[in-house]
Amino acid sequence: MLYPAFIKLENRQCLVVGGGKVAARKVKMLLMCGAKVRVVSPQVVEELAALAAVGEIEWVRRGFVAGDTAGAFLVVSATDDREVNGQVARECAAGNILLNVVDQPEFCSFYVPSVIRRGELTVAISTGGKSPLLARKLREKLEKVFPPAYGEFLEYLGSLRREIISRYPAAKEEVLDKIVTPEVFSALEKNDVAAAKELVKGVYDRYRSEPPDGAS
Ligand SMILES: C[C@@]1(CC(=O)O)c2cc3[nH]c(cc4nc(cc5[nH]c(cc(n2)[C@H]1CCC(=O)O)[C@@](C)(CC(=O)O)[C@@H]5CCC(=O)O)C(CC(=O)O)=C4CCC(=O)O)c(CCC(=O)O)c3CC(=O)O
Ligand SMILES: NC(=O)C1=CN([C@@H]2O[C@H](COP(=O)(O)OP(=O)(O)OC[C@H]3O[C@@H](n4cnc5c(N)ncnc54)[C@H](O)[C@@H]3O)[C@@H](O)[C@H]2O)C=CC1
Repeated sequence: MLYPAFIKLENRQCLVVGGGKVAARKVKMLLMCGAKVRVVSPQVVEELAALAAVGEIEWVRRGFVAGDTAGAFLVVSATDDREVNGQVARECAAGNILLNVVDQPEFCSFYVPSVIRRGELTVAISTGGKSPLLARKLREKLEKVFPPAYGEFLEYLGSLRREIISRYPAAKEEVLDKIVTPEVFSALEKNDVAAAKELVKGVYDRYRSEPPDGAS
């Protein structure tokens, strides 16, 4: 069974071997996460060339050579060459470096999931490599269940949570449990962030005006 984890890549050195369309997809996700990206590939697609031209990524314009994984926290091998993938895999295994090989799951120490982002809310789907297409189709379905309103709502709930924890340390779980009601979810599903916040505020205001004994 795969261990699900959300990895912090801010300012971490990441290496992508290969520069085709699959490499480009992985590079964009790494950049979104704040990673420093180096691409080693004799050729790259237009999108990656443009990112290299403006200094968003470093492009080393040649094939992979021994030692290229040195200093990398995480590596993606996205070439169409099994020899190269094997060489990258051996280096990463020896150096304990996290590795994703896009067409050889047996070499991967992690898989990239299909992802929905709504601000800090992340919904990630994996099929354990059985069907990436099913992962994508499920994402497309779930995008309707999680409209953009979730991003702003989560910001609001996050700051309210900090307030509740400091004001009602003895009853924080009880209060937190009460404030997200089924009506809040209905409002969010209609992408109505104002209504969702109003509902939460209403429940919290009622609690503040009549806290049960021993709540604070
Ligand atoms: C193991 C894994 C390794 C990894 O890449 O991490 C892997 C492996 C392989 N993918 C293949 C094919 C396709 N992959 C996609 C799409 C995605 N693939 C992604 C992840 C993963 N793909 C990991 C497992 C994830 C899991 O656990 O489910 C997603 C979720 C994330 C991302 O890549 O960013 C992204 C969807 C993003 C989105 O839109 O939400 C599509 C559809 C499309 O392109 O739209 C197809 C064609 C249809 C099909 O084959 O199903 C092939 C055969 C290659 C060939 O035969 O040529 C292999 C190799 C093999 O299976 O042996
Ligand atoms: N995991 C996934 O989500 C998916 C994986 N795939 C698989 O991913 C692989 C890559 O797909 P594409 O990007 O479409 O292929 P592509 O052929 O467009 O790209 C391959 C890249 O590897 C580079 N390359 C070749 N030899 C190299 C070397 N020695 N060192 C460094 N770079 C080298 C090439 O210059 C090229 O940029 C394919 O094998 C494909 O079957 C395909 C679809 C989805």
